[in-house]
Amino acid sequence: MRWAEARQVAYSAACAVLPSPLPVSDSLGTVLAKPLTALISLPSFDRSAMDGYAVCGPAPWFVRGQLLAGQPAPPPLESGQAYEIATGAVIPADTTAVLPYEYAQLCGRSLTGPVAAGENIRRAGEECQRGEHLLPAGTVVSAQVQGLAAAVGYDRLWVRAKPTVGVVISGDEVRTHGIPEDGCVRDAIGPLLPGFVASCGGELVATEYAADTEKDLVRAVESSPGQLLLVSGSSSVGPADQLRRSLRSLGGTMLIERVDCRPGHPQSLARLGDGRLLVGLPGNPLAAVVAFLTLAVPICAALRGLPLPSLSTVSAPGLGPHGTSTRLVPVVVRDGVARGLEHGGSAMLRGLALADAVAVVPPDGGEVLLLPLP
Ligand SMILES: Nc1nc2c(c(=O)[nH]1)N[C@H]1C(S)=C(S)[C@@H](COP(=O)(O)OP(=O)(O)OC[C@H]3O[C@@H](n4cnc5c(N)ncnc54)[C@H](O)[C@@H]3O)O[C@H]1N2
Ligand code: MOO
Repeated sequence: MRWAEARQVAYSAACAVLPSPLPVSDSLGTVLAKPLTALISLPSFDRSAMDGYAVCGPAPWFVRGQLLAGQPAPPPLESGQAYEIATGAVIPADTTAVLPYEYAQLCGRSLTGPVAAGENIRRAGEECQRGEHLLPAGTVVSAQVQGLAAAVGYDRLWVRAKPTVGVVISGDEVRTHGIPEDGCVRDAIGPLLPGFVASCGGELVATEYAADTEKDLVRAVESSPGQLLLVSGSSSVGPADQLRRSLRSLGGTMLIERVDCRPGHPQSLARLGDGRLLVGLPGNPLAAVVAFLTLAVPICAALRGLPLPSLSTVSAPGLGPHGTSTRLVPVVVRDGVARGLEHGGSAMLRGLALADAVAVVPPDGGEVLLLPLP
């Protein structure tokens, strides 16, 4: 399947996770399932913007008492009266302005100073009115959205939770610690996936290691708790490559057999008998990243109820087309020009580790796109 089509097919294969109510404090990275509507006006009462004196009418004023933030509304002021007032305290009715300490002259309880009507008063509803729509459904909940939601009165938000992702790393030769013995390799895919998954709004919930047997791969996949499964290695056609064989036992159907791109052509997408999607990541680490960017990123977007991420174009005069396949090349982008990096082979991460993005070069030339990296 052509690269651009594969991306679209992966996106269309996933349905958005159902909305649920989550505490505001747990909702970072989730997606609003309903518009964020203000439960209160902001501010919800007229309040002081400065520490100083709330005054009424022209100077001089007699200071009646003190108002602190958190206290209930005081009785109205009368002309010639003032309250000492803290920032954030309720402004008494009929206040002309707040005179900051810096401009106040106090002699006993008699106060004078320059004021202009309305100065240093934050009016109720200045930022938003109760019932006003502040953010549309589909907004990704950032830290600042969490703050705003709390400010307008929310304890919980109706959101689409982060899709959960389960990882299975296959390969008898794969080692998770230390210096690998002869013939073995250190797992480079398990350690990079949490960051990639987080960057597209997923939550990696389990990483399981599987031996190169059909039985063990099936066991690892079946026991993985993710809504989306990523299985590395075993994607090719060698004697130890069990993924395609295992699909039968898993009741799976292939949606994408392979993708016409270099590297990463053995990547695949299947739907398991239980309805979950499984992305087959080739064992070569750059090819695994390419497969993640091609198939898993669109799936995560769909699971979150977001549009397929649009990709920017870039000038890349040095990146020639492959001829028959889409090329994916780790690049640095300087002054709007993408330049390919050395060590961008499918088994390598050295180039990718220096890259700003992965460039997508169509088979026959044409516009080069950029896949962002975490
Ligand atoms: N006859 C063919 N052979 C191969 C083809 C092909 O089209 N016909 N495609 C090649 C390409 S391209 C790739 S990519 C690989 C994909 O192979 P698998 O997904 O089955 O992966 P493995 O064979 O298990 O491993 C490939 C390579 O990567 C190393 N590896 C595996 N897992 C990890 C890991 N977690 N961290 C680091 N390195 C890993 C593994 O040791 C191998 O060296 O197939 C080609 N063959
Ligand atoms: O997908 Mo393999 O991409 O070239 O090493």
